[in-house]
Amino acid sequence: MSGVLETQDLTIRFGGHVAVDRVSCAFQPGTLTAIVGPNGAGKTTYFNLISGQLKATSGSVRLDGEEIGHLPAPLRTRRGLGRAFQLTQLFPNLTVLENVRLAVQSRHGGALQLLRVWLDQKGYIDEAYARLEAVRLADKAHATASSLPHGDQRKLEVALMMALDPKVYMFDEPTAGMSVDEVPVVLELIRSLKERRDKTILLVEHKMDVVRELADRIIVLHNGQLLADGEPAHVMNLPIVQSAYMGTADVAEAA
Ligand SMILES: Nc1ncnc2c1ncn2[C@@H]1O[C@H](COP(=O)(O)OP(=O)(O)OP(=O)(O)O)[C@@H](O)[C@H]1O
Repeated sequence: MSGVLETQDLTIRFGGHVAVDRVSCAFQPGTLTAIVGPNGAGKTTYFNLISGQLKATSGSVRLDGEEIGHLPAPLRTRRGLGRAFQLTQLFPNLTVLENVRLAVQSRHGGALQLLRVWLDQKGYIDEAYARLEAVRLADKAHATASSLPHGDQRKLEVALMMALDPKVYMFDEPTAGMSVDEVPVVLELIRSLKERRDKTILLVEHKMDVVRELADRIIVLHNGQLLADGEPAHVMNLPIVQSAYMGTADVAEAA
């Protein structure tokens, strides 16, 4: 099945500090894996290594069996790795709708077939509106992207990723900075993605209630290393995880 993502002994050093330390893990389509761990554990760095924002010191990243660790981020995106873009990486001066329309268009390709692009415009715009409606942003379709408040910018990031419809969805604290009434909208979208059963979904998340609600599997990073991996109920009850989280005991002791 397409969308299998795998890291093998993935490692990055910053000077003497090993931020991600020989992490080997495979992620399957139809599964939402939450990546948790204390602050500074290496979660975002692990994401950056997978999506190509950072280059590993050693180890590999494979998608559908092919090595992609040497590719720059945009080429990994083209292979099917989707990471919520920060608006600074996009077109902050275009409208919300135009940003999503470009994402839809890029998924359909054919940017040089001008006649087709022109004929397809309405379809692209209709789909872009639908994507905005799904995150409840349609009423701001004509606002400049950079003018959105923070919570709406995060929703736009989710809409853009949905428009690109990658094989692998990577969410990094997708509800951070959102108001309480916005959070369920985004969680519902992630849940509906899960129900499609063909997407590989990775979620870095601090909020344990969100993790419990969405995750099929949890991996725990601690000091850059993979500390635990398994079903949520099992992983969260491991003494080693409790100690890493609660600081109730020395992690080495719990191991
Ligand atoms: N570009 C960098 N240069 C040097 N050190 C870095 C760099 N990026 C990350 N680090 C270090 O790597 C470690 C892991 O950081 P990372 O942001 O991945 O942790 P995290 O688990 O995502 O934390 P948080 O939950 O607080 O977001 C930290 O000690 C951090 O200071």
